[in-house]
Amino acid sequence: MSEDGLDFYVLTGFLGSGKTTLLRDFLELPEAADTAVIVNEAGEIGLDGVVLRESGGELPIAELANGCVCCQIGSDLAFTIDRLVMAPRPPGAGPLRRIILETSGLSMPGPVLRTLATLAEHRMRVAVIGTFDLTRGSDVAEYEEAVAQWAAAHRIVTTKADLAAPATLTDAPSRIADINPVAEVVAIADRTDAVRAAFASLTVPPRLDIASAPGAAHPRVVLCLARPSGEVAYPDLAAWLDNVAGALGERLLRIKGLVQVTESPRPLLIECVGTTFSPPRVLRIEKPPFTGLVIIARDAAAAELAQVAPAGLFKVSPWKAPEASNGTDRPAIKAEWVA
Ligand SMILES: Nc1nc2c(ncn2[C@@H]2O[C@H](COP(=O)(O)OP(=O)(O)OP(=O)(O)O)[C@@H](O)[C@H]2O)c(=O)[nH]1
Repeated sequence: MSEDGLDFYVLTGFLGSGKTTLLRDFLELPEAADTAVIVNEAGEIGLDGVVLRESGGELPIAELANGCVCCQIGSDLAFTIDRLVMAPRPPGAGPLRRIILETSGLSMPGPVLRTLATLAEHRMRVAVIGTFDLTRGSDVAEYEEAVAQWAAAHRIVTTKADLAAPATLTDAPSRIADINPVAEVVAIADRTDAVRAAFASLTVPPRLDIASAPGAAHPRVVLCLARPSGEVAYPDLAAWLDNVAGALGERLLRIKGLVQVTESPRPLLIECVGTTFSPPRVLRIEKPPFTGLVIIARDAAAAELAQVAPAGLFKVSPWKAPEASNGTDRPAIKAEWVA
């Protein structure tokens, strides 16, 4: 395993949105040499594994074919990851640097992330990469799975640019922001550049772009902004997040944001996908231009979140762009992880 730990990408996206093709194109690049792939197809015939073997050459490719990765095979996934990480590398090969799990088009990302959270010993940096099919756009938002996949994504990559009008690609970031304003968007016409950006290393400090106000989000998906009412002590923050997860349960799709707590001069990055929280991380920046949490949920309302205990810790309102944004020049918080 790499001294720096492994990047683990959960490649998600709706049925037929271009996941296998994106992965296949990546595996043909020289930088994919130190990659292992896990493919999951719910009740299918292992076709993706066959397609990827064509491109992946000697790369380790494991198939999880006995059910949907999100519902049935948590322990199989953990076992497969253990096996890939522990396997001796072929003579002359570098250390394993990344594992890509291609999930089935109907997988919900939350349970997968919960399984990954049990594998802390592998020191994996985990990110969800979602595909956004430009030929269908947000039309598939009527499917609960598609919305959950986009909401969970740390990075959303547009696909099928060659089949779509150029304006579709240009508009994609704002359409994606309607559903997930905290995801990094890869909307690049050049296919090779797009493929590289899709699987760019997770050691690069994450961008916390706060997109301009979304337009017509999916009617059942609510975006809220929780701003601290005053000073926030860490135990209160932890209790509040716990209670949000408890109150919303499966309706909670994503939380991402920065909170300044009294115990630290630097802000904490807070993130969850579904009700699975990543450990809060202290960032290097001291004065972030924006603090607050973006909450994406289904069938919920700001008023419901406003009642979460400790009451009054956050002011919760329907999402609108933070004051620092003028709509064209987005405030990019360049964050660096504290080791
Ligand atoms: N022209 C073009 N076709 C694409 C592109 N990406 C995917 N396709 C086609 O779209 C169809 C579905 O692509 P896949 O990559 O199999 O999609 P998927 O998300 O893996 O599909 P599932 O595994 O069924 O969920 C295939 O016929 C691909 O050839 C693209 O960038 N350009």
